[in-house]
Amino acid sequence: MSLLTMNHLSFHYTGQPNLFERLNCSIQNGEILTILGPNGVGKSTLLKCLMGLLKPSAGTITLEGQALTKLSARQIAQIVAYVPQHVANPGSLTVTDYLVTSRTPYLSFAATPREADYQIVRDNLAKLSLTHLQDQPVNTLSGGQFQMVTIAKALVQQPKLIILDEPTAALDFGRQKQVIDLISALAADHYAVLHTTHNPNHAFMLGHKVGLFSPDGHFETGQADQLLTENRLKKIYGTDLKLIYEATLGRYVCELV
Ligand SMILES: Nc1ncnc2c1ncn2[C@@H]1O[C@H](COP(=O)(O)OP(=O)(O)OP(=O)(O)O)[C@@H](O)[C@H]1O
Repeated sequence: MSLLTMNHLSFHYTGQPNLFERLNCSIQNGEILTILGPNGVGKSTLLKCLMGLLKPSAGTITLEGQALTKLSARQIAQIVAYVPQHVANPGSLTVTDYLVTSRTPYLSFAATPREADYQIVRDNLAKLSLTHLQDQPVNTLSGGQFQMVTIAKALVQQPKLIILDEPTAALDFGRQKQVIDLISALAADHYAVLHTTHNPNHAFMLGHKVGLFSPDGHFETGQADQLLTENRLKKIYGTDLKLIYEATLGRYVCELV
């Protein structure tokens, strides 16, 4: 059974044409789904549908075989963690206090976090090399530091599926590599990871499944090496580019020309 299944999914904003139509896709434990497509095509909208934040105009979404609409927010939060593209900065909370709020789906009503919850926070800060920020107020972090902290917050939730909307958008080269490596490590650890990116190289680096939006909203899935051809990428992004096989890396590299 797939962890997450999208079946004939369509969506349009009120008074607007469909952004996507009859979209089918699934993701299993241990799998990475990289979603690529031009600006404004509907990637973030699809992710919001998967989180139950927007209601599809047609089709169904199932989580572990159960209709998303039948699950409570708490049940969904125990399976899926979502990091949106724009996360509201929570103000003067410390990084530790901000992260421990992700333990809420596991706490009974009005209970305070336990030592074990703080340990999960410390473990995940260490995993992302963020321990030095643990006592810093979140509203004093740089854009890139805050983006890393939002990813740590998703891990603290201990979900089975992590959905990340452009997780590398604000990150320097080194941190981008760290996040791509983290996504690989999470998949090796049997998490499912669904993420969006504007960099086709991320899909080649990860080497898993890709979901590709065309400018007209058409959605195709396939393995990175097979789906992401030079012609397809040129059409998707409306620009000239080259795919070069880099033997030392053992993968394709996409370069703008
Ligand atoms: N609340 C809304 N009401 C109406 N239209 C919206 C709303 N939110 C987004 N849109 C429109 O829906 C389309 C898809 O937006 P979405 O944010 O899903 O695109 P995206 O593929 O994630 O884009 P980007 O790569 O630029 O982040 C865009 O044309 C956007 O202007």
